[in-house]
Amino acid sequence: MQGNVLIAGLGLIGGSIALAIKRAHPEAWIIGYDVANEQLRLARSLGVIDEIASSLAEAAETADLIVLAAPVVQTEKLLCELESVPLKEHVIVTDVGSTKERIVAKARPLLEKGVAFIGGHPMAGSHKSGVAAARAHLFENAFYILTPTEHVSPETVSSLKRWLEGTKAHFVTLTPKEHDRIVGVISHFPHIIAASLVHQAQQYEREDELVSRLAAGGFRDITRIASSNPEMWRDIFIHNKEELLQLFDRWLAEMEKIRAYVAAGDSEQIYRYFQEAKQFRDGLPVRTKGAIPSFYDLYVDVPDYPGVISEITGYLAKERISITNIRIIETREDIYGVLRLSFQTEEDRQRAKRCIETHTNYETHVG
Ligand SMILES: NC(=O)C1=CN([C@@H]2O[C@H](COP(=O)(O)OP(=O)(O)OC[C@H]3O[C@@H](n4cnc5c(N)ncnc54)[C@H](O)[C@@H]3O)[C@@H](O)[C@H]2O)C=CC1
Ligand SMILES: O=C(O)C(=O)Cc1ccc(O)cc1
Repeated sequence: MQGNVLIAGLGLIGGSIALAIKRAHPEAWIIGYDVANEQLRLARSLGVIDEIASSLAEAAETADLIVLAAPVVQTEKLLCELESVPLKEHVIVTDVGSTKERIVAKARPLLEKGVAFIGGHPMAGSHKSGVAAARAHLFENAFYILTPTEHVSPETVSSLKRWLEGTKAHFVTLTPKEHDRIVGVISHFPHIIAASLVHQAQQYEREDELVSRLAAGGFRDITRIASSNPEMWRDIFIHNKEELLQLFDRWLAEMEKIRAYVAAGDSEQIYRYFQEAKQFRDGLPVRTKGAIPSFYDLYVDVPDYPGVISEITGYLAKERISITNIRIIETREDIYGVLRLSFQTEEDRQRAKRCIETHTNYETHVG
């Protein structure tokens, strides 16, 4: 697609969206705006943007697509600023913020003026920030939530999806409220748990400095997201307050329940608690990442020891099952990794599944 794209907020997500748009639409002209000049200069020198905006208003006037990619409280301010800008008649405005209700509410004056605003949230990222960490493939195979209102036509939503097709994400439509409830559970609240575990370790560290030295393994993994950008997470907690307060209450009740089992030494209930959690966790779909398409992929939970790949490829070779790609895609816990094996046909995938299940006790999943 041709046209001017303005990205306001050129960090990890804004930069990755810019790269993904350029990948699918090399003829698009990408203009960057940010309050941080060094991010803009870096974005320009890395080729993430074609031009640095002299001001938000000036760049917005010429844009066919505007992507707001600042922390969510700043996104509200940007939406207010856009209200007084004479935008192009067919411009599409979207955002990438982790919350949706407050942002979509803030976009109402624009919507009522006939500007097509569509809330968006690519459900992938990392604990890193800044444009230097931006990647075109960041959102591949991830869900990309859109929260269009009744003001916006289905054709305009399709047009936004076409602009964003280089993300290779899967678009899902939700209401802003549904979005904030679900994302509160699976993304926002886990961040507070990770941060609270780190605070707890820090307090124990004051009593015994061995704590942080011994925290090097599993503790680092389960608290990785506590290294995320504090400004971004502060804003998310300001925005999604109501859902998060409910989650705090339910979490405290959950802790009381498991605490009581532990206090009573109730081994049956403690076992069941872990077993039910394992069952649900093991049944969660695995998300694939990276540039390789996910057709006929088989995922194998494998112990993390040298030689495990040759063990598996050996069994498959004996049965003459050809693999088109093999990759460790994720280290799940301390000792397990997920191996992704790609096949050319569904038949090969099913044969491989049976073969691995016959020769090993590793768990396999098809998606
Ligand atoms: N980091 C992640 O994994 C994900 C983040 N998000 C959302 O994406 C948005 C951006 O997050 P990141 O790219 O991770 O943050 P980041 O810190 O890498 O980049 C944010 C950029 O916005 C700029 N900025 C701040 N206020 C601004 C303003 N008023 N006008 C213009 N630019 C402004 C900052 O200078 C910075 O360059 C946030 O709303 C966040 O909730 C969504 C999905 C994943
Ligand atoms: O680093 C991680 O695993 C994340 O959780 C990334 C992330 C952060 C914020 C979002 O709204 C969506 C994804």
